[in-house]
Amino acid sequence: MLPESNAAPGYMYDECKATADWLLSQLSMRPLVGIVCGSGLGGLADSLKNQVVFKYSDIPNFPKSTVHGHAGRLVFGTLKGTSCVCMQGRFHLYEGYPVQKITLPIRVFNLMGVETVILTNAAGGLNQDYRVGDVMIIKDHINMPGFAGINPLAGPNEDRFGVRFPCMSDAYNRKLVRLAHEVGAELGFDEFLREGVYCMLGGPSFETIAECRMLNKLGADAVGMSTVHEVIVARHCGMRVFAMSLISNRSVMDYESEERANHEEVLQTGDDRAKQLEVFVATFVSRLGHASNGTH
Ligand SMILES: O=P(O)(O)O[C@@H]1C[C@H](O)[C@@H](CO)O1
Ligand code: HPA
Repeated sequence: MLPESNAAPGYMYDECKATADWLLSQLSMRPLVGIVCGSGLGGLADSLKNQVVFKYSDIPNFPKSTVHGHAGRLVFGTLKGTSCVCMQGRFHLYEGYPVQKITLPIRVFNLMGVETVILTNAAGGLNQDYRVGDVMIIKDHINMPGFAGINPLAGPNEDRFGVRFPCMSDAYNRKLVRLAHEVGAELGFDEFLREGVYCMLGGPSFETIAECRMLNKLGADAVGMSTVHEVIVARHCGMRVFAMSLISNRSVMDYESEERANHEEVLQTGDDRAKQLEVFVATFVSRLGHASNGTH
């Protein structure tokens, strides 16, 4: 165990517990499902019923959202009778927060009783068969910052959350991947539903053409700037994970191309698919089969 002074802010158990207790003291429910909304996908949170809403700026220890398209609100409520908490906006490495701080909400989810985490993001499509507006169920990831030692679990291990060396070969729950395909087929979403590998980079600059070509050769189907650290922390503390990427733009792979990645297109694609994603997530959540409904 390293000295306590090596612990990164936003990382330790007591700080996460204080935040979870503060939230629970103001709620008459405990969430079973935690949802993280990606860029342009915050509308998912608006579909929750019986909402109780907290601004991130009012929550002890919470970082502040700084990115357009990330509202910065924690929304509690129910989706088809299942109690949920929804992050309407997430935190990214490029905002300047330590990697431990951007994942603090995931540990707070765990301490509030969340069992299943659903993560969404907007991503560039590296796979040349993908089209803008496709939704990629994430089956695996490449943690590019992790290759340089940027991992939310670096530092002293907090045994009350999980083990020092957590396995990641089962990071994305395979039963939930199958459930997502079933739900997608029932809703008639097959046409735009894909399954693939998400690669996370630090951002905020979008990728060069050479980087996109390399990532695609390495086996990545989509590239983005989030999600992976949240998944690692969620799996460390034993929550099951489902994640999906909205392909908001095609990664530029060709020097002749006039296409340019930009955040406005990312947000617009989110708007265009918003309603279908809301229906998808609500139906998916209703089929998760939690033992209780989270009321206490
Ligand atoms: O939070 P996500 O991963 O959805 O946000 C993506 C990555 C960047 O933050 C931004 C680029 O447009 O969208
Ligand atoms: N690259 C990285 N992150 C992204 C992209 C992209 O093309 N689109 C949305 N988020």
